Amino acid sequence: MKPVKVGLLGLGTVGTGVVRIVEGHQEDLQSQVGSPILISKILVKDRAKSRNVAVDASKLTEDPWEIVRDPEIDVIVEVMGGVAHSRDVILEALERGKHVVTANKDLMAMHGPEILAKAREKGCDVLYEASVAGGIPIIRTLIEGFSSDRITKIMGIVNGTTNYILTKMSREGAAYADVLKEAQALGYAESDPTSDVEGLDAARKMTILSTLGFRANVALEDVSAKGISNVTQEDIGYAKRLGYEVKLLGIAERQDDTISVSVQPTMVKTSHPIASVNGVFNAVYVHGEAVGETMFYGPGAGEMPTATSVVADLVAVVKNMKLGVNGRQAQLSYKVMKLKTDEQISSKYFLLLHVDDKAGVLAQIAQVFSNLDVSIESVMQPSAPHKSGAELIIITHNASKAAMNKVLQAFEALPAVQQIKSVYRVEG
Ligand SMILES: NC(=O)C1=CN([C@@H]2O[C@H](COP(=O)(O)OP(=O)(O)OC[C@H]3O[C@@H](n4cnc5c(N)ncnc54)[C@H](OP(=O)(O)O)[C@@H]3O)[C@@H](O)[C@H]2O)C=CC1
Ligand SMILES: N[C@@H](CC=O)C(=O)O
Ligand code: NA
Repeated sequence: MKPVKVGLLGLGTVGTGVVRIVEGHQEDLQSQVGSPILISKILVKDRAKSRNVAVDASKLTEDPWEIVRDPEIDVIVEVMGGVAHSRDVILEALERGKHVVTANKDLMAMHGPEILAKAREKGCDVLYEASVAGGIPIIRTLIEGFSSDRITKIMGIVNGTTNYILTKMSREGAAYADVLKEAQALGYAESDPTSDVEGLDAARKMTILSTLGFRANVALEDVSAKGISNVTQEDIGYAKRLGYEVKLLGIAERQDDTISVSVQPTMVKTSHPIASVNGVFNAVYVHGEAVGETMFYGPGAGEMPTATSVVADLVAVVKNMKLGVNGRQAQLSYKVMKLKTDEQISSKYFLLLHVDDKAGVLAQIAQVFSNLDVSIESVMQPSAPHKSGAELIIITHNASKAAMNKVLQAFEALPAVQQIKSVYRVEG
């Protein structure tokens, strides 16, 4: 039986897992696709580097074009990362009729439409299950499982590194910088972990999920992103006292033909299932008009979980090759949806304020909320006041983002408010 030949671009965390699964599960894979799957060439930056998996050194190359232009290679698996270079390589591979599997969310969030259009033109598959929530088959689920429904909300913990950090900060009181180093050593973080901790990686994933879930043209620029670098132990402590967990949440909402997509540290009620997603685990909560509430859970990063999705995509490509139906999976048309204005985006908020500890301050603060028509759900003044005044924790009822911004502006100008320490969106 003629083997299906694969060119693997990258032999780092994910690439190593791909080699292990393709070799270790070869018999199972063959029984599904009817022929051997052979990784015939592997692209690396540095051939001399020692590897975590045994590979035949003659397969290694530092020249991507040697792989992409090899007529024997049927499928390219891109797990090297980066955007401009990967885009060029993938477009050339598609031009030459090769199918593509990629784990690259940066690329798919920024150039997905261009790459998928080229794939359609050439009758090729481009599958990217590993790009969002590493080991969870969420892309398939959105495309196929919910094709019959109209999704109104997608809420996700879609970055393993930050969930790992927040979990360790919350459970062990660990220091942010130390846990980040651990996440890097475990292979969870991006090569530049700024994209993890500043919410950009999650924003890219939410671009992909909301595009597929809402069947809409969502651009990365449409997604507002705030990361976890300002989350403090104090915030996490207060969240726990009030029955919340701090999570980096991607939230995409749709009403008719308007949408909003954002990523921000959020206080999630402990009774919500997503609040108990810890460590490197990810979860994607999906609400559909017909189905109601659903949630998908699993490891979000790391060698073997991510490689599981990559190789499952590879199997899907090879099955399509056998059936002669490659290039048929792509969505035919996307709706143009408007972004919600700040007046249309609504949620509850948590505020931690440092204020003067004297008579009448609470009344002034309440007056600001009242003037801007934001209703308060609860107020707490923790028993241990800070040195130069009092701490005040306020949780609002649902309020528009626009009204909340005005409240914050009013507090900036109010002498009795010494500092707005923290502001969080509240869910659940
Ligand atoms: N790690 C994870 O948990 C997840 C990662 N991803 C995505 O998968 C991709 C790979 O991630 P990961 O495996 O962690 O990354 P690594 O940094 O561990 O590995 C990257 C690999 O690609 C090679 N490489 C990178 N750039 C080039 C280049 N310009 N030319 C030739 N070879 C190159 C490197 O070569 P060398 O080894 O010689 O340096 C290395 O083998 C990224 O897009 C990432 O976002 C997606 C989901 C989860
Ligand atoms: N750095 C990413 C890797 C998977 O996409 C994460 O931590 O989730
Ligand atoms: Na996935």
